[in-house]
Amino acid sequence: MAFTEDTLPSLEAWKCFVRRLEERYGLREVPRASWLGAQRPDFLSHALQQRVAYLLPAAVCDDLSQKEARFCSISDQSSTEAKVAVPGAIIAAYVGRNLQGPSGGVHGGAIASLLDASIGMATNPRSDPDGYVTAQLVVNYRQIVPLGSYVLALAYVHDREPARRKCYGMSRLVDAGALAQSTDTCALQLQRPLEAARRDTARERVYADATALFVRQRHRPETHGERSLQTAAVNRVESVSGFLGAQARPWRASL
Ligand SMILES: CCCCCCCC(=O)SCCNC(=O)CCNC(=O)[C@H](O)C(C)(C)COP(=O)(O)OP(=O)(O)OC[C@H]1O[C@@H](n2cnc3c(N)ncnc32)[C@H](O)[C@@H]1OP(=O)(O)O
Repeated sequence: MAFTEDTLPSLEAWKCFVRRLEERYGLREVPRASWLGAQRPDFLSHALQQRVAYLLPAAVCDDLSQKEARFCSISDQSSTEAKVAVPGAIIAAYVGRNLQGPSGGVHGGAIASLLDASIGMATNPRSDPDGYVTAQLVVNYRQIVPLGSYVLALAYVHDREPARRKCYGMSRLVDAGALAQSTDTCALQLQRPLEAARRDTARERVYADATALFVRQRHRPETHGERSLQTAAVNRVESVSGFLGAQARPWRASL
């Protein structure tokens, strides 16, 4: 999909989405951004005001150099805080018919991927996006996720053993209801544990939950300079939207 103004979410749509998240999950408790990546500079100022640490619309870009340029232009602004660990994350996504598993329901592999990706984002700080990898993922499938749903994966890190390179996280996949219907697939990294991820609320339908063990890699396939950090951040969000087939759904700009 080409990366054009038409495929970008409008700033108003993002404001609306973040406001709804704040209302539902008390994100106003989240401190100022540690790092933020976005496709347009106007997202940056808004998200910093909103104290959201990481806000990435999953618009798909054709051209790597174009992507890098966009990320370079904004990532420096919070580099001093970039080393802060990120203990919470939210992924908002649309799961469509291309993910069919049981009749009328979403495939369990796609559900596991979303849960895994959200815990991975909560586990890995911006400064080291590939540091921790999934060693173990245990998924409880509680209800069929209807095809064509909007879902939220709410993740947090509950235990970290730096000396032993281990990190434990959890995530819940809940029905987003009306909350995410005006956004494309997106991910937010948070600086504090997401309280809402720890508990069920009566307002939410919980489709699945997962616990995971992430282990810090001893040997990396490559050394990450700033350039590849940015590339990794872009690729990561694209991988989420890619495995969800998000490009198959036209962006809805109306609120
Ligand atoms: C959208 C993107 C979001 C970003 C997140 C991406 C998440 C992913 O999808 S990652 C991709 C899937 N995962 C992988 O490919 C990982 C492949 N596996 C590996 O690389 C290695 O096995 C790795 C790094 C996990 C562990 O290897 P290694 O460094 O040799 O571990 P090792 O030293 O033996 O063990 C370290 C500790 O972890 C424990 N451990 C390792 N693997 C496991 C496991 N599978 N189950 C339980 N415990 C384990 C060990 O028991 C040990 O514990 P302790 O310190 O208490 O003795």
